[in-house]
Amino acid sequence: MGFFMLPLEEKQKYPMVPGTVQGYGQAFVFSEEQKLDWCNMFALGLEPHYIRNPKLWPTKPANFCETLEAYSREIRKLCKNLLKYIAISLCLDENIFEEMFGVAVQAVRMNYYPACPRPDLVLGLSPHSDGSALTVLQQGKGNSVGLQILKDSTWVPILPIPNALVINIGDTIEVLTNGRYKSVEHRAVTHKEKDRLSIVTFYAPSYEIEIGPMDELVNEKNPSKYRRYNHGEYSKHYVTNKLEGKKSLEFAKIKTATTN
Ligand SMILES: O=C(O)CCC(=O)C(=O)O
Ligand SMILES: [Fe+2]
Repeated sequence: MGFFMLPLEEKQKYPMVPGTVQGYGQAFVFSEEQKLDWCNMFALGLEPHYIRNPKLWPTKPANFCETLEAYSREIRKLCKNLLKYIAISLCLDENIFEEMFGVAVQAVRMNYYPACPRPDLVLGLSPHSDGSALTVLQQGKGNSVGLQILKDSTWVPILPIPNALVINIGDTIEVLTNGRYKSVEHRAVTHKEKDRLSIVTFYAPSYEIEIGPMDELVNEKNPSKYRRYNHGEYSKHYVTNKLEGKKSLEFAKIKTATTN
């Protein structure tokens, strides 16, 4: 929570410039008319190193950078392990994702949702699926319940469990597994009296690689649902469009021909 408690002028030393995705501010803002989400974000690219913008790494709180580095190293190990287990669950070679991903891209976004006098009028974060392969989400201790996932057309709250992380499947795993794993649509709601913090790590393949359903998961019974595309292009598409449910995945879907 430390960074968000700093005075505004301190936080504004690290601005998220429109058209970019790192720094302090609001992402996914594309028009003057858009109703904004009730959320302040602070986002940083972590790996590989060339995506880092050192000017955006804050000098306060004093231990911020080393804490983030240590945290990110552990989360990276976790993501690599989770991908192994996903591969095993699909009867694939356990290293298949690691070998395919190249030097994986890792970014962190801290979302701070202030208490909101009218939670009925505004969302904390609009419905979306993540563009990543995996997302690891940590909710602040004792915070209000904010995260909800869409299950059978109903928004289900994800109650924070002390010392537990929430793992979300992102669009990239949905595509790679040809829909065997589905990315989860989720949103954050605000609370009348309580603020909330979430620390979210996005883990994704290198921007250079080509993505598409894996050969092992495509057959006559399960034809390819998604086309092949460059992951960097998808990431760009994702961050230059507003959050709108699972709409970003339309980019990858093979459109079935209709007769009229
Ligand atoms: O704050 C949350 O629980 C949701 C955050 C989220 O979905 C995101 O940052 O992509
Ligand atoms: Fe998300």
